[in-house]
Amino acid sequence: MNDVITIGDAMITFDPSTTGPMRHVSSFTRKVGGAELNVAIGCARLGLKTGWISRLGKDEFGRHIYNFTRGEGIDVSEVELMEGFPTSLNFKEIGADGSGKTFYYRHQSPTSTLTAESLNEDYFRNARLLHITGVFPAVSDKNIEVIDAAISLAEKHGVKIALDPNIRLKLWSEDKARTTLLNWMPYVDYLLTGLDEAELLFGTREIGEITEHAKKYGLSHLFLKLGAEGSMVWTQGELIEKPAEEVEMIADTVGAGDGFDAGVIYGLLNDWNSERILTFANKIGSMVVGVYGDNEGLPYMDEVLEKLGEKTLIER
Ligand SMILES: O=C(O)C(=O)C[C@H](O)[C@H](O)COP(=O)(O)O
Repeated sequence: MNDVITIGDAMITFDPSTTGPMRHVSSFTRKVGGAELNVAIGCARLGLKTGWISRLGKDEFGRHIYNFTRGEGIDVSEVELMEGFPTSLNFKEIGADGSGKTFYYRHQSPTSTLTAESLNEDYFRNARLLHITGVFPAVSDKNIEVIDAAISLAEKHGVKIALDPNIRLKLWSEDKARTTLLNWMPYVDYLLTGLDEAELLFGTREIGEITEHAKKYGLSHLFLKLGAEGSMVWTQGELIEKPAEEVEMIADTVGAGDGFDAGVIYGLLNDWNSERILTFANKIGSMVVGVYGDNEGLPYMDEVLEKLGEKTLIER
């Protein structure tokens, strides 16, 4: 039984050795990234049983991601290495302020070999929550059918669905993103979105209007990620807001949203109240930005509790 399952395209992520335009960066560090996999890593480090459905290239990079993922304690029984499809790559540019740009090489993604028929129904029957994002369906048109099928299986087996729009306009158009994600919205229980993405989906940045859409689609919870402004949750007609947690240092902001998602998922699966979920998830986001790499900064439970002042760790 897994608490959380997710479906995604992972990449070897090359982190630059220096900040500034990538054209001037001459050395990179090989890391692992991918929106859905980052969330899976975050959930696993917090202690949730987590499974990842994917396809990787049958190549050295694919083997590295497979072993790395397994090393994080994530179930990889639904991951296969495919001959003839190179593992996806992502070169990152990091600004002096920690902001990130991505340069993807993922048009022949091994996940384009994942079919709706290959989804294992038992994997859904034995899960509590399915996490999906807008990245995987943007990588290949066929991946949209895979998510359609995953949503049907989740619905059939009473598995909650969390959606992070994670809209990557390098991978698909605004129209395609909007149509695809709104088609899934009636099945979504928890929407975890930034304000720009909410505007792209619902045509407004006005919180009151966004929550009207949440009501219309029957969402149980709408989480709004507001970066330095903190976050909000709308649930059962009530809007709760929490300021951002203090950030000790900003190294690399990429991955903070995924860290927030992992914190929210943990809280929801443990029936925490909204205030606690926001504080916890904000704290995780604030910790992720202090470390270079998309998922290196995702904390273990003890580390979050320590930063929240709820636990003392003996360091030496
Ligand atoms: O899979 C992709 O397309 C990526 O770009 C990988 C990134 O690590 C995450 O998507 C980070 O997303 P944020 O947490 O919103 O910064």
